Amino acid sequence: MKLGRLNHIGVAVPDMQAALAYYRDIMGAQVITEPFDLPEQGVKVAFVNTPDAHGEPTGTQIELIEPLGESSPIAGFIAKNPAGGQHHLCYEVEDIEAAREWFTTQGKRILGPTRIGAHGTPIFFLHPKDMLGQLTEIMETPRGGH
Ligand SMILES: CC[C@H](C(=O)O)C(=O)SCCNC(=O)CCNC(=O)[C@H](O)C(C)(C)COP(=O)(O)OP(=O)(O)OC[C@H]1O[C@@H](n2cnc3c(N)ncnc32)[C@H](O)[C@@H]1OP(=O)(O)O
Ligand SMILES: [Co+2]
Repeated sequence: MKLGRLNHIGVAVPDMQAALAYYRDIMGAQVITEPFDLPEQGVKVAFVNTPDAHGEPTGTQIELIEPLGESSPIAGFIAKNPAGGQHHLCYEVEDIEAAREWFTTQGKRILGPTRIGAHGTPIFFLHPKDMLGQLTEIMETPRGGH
């Protein structure tokens, strides 16, 4: 399997607007994608980006996720961590099916089916207990950039 770049760090938040204000006003990050709902994934999502020394956007993306709906997969996380917190890491791969095959042969538990993620490409998740305690998302690299 050919591992690509770290695409984003997922941060679970109880209040999306307060989190955007924090990243924009306290941290000087740029909101590159305003909040949008992913009902099929049970989350509201927004992306912020940390600029380089010249103020230009870099590829370092933070994905803010807020629970959406009663059955959100992050409702339990927020219940345990009411202030929110670092939730997952997302790595890019060239071929999502080859990656699924690889992790399966390595005995890593895959959480649910491959589905379309926030970047519009196929993703799947690996159980944190099999991944050094980190919930890990694998996403296929968007064609033509990130
Ligand atoms: C897809 C759109 C977007 C994108 O980038 O494209 C996203 O990334 S959306 C992200 C939200 N979606 C998901 O996270 C889907 C995958 N997640 C799951 O299936 C669940 O969250 C799961 C199974 C990882 C945890 O579910 P839940 O919290 O309900 O179960 P438990 O409380 O029983 O947890 C089991 C065990 O794992 C520990 N845990 C839970 N969440 C995390 C985490 N984020 N990082 C590390 N560890 C985690 C939890 O503490 C339990 O450990 P234990 O020692 O047994 O207490
Ligand atoms: Co993600």
